[in-house]
Amino acid sequence: MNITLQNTGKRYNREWIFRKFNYTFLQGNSYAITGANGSGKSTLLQIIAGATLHSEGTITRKPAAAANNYNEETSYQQIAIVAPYLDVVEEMTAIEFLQFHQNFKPLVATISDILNTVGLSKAGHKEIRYFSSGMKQRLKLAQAFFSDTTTLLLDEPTTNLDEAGVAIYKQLWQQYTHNRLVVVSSNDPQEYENCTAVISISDYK
Ligand SMILES: Nc1ncnc2c1ncn2[C@@H]1O[C@H](COP(=O)(O)OP(=O)(O)OP(=O)(O)O)[C@@H](O)[C@H]1O
Repeated sequence: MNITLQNTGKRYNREWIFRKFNYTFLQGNSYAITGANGSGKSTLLQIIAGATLHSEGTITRKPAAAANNYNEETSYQQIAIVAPYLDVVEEMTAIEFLQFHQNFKPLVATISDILNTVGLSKAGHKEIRYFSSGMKQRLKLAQAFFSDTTTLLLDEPTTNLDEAGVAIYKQLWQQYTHNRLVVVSSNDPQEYENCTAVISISDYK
């Protein structure tokens, strides 16, 4: 999917978070959105995802290749997102959670392979409420990277990860970002070291 923002701005109450954001995000490329704490990176990512409404300007999402059955409503099925504010279902086990997720977005590997890849094979039958914060983050990454979507949005993707978790993140990036649109909101260079473009939100104030 290609996503274009034209003169897009976001205001909370009287405060403009950013304005006149003009950019086209193209499938097959990866982009980092950087900026100080509170500068609006997460807000911009949520607007790109369609989870938050913008206050001015436009945003359009179009398939990268001609698609017969495309419409704006189904475009959300083409977006997978990882973000600290998006919660997993605590009452489910990891396996149940991935099975549940699969009803909305197909996964590109078996659940057992997915859990194995992110180092959670022994925790498949454990309820997520008993997961550590790093285990939860690994599950969130798994759910997004393994979703069969054209678009992958990552907000602070290595939050709570240990060294091995960061290595898994980099491996997922190598294997599962090919020909997708990837947008990372981050202040940590190792989270976006492979991005083809770096956008500073402070340029749109
Ligand atoms: N729902 C909301 N209502 C009012 N203000 C909000 C809301 N969400 C975010 N903000 C404000 O918008 C600004 C940008 O927040 P945002 O979370 O997008 O920043 P960020 O760059 O992702 O920060 P960080 O690096 O700390 O994660 C902040 O000033 C924040 O207080």
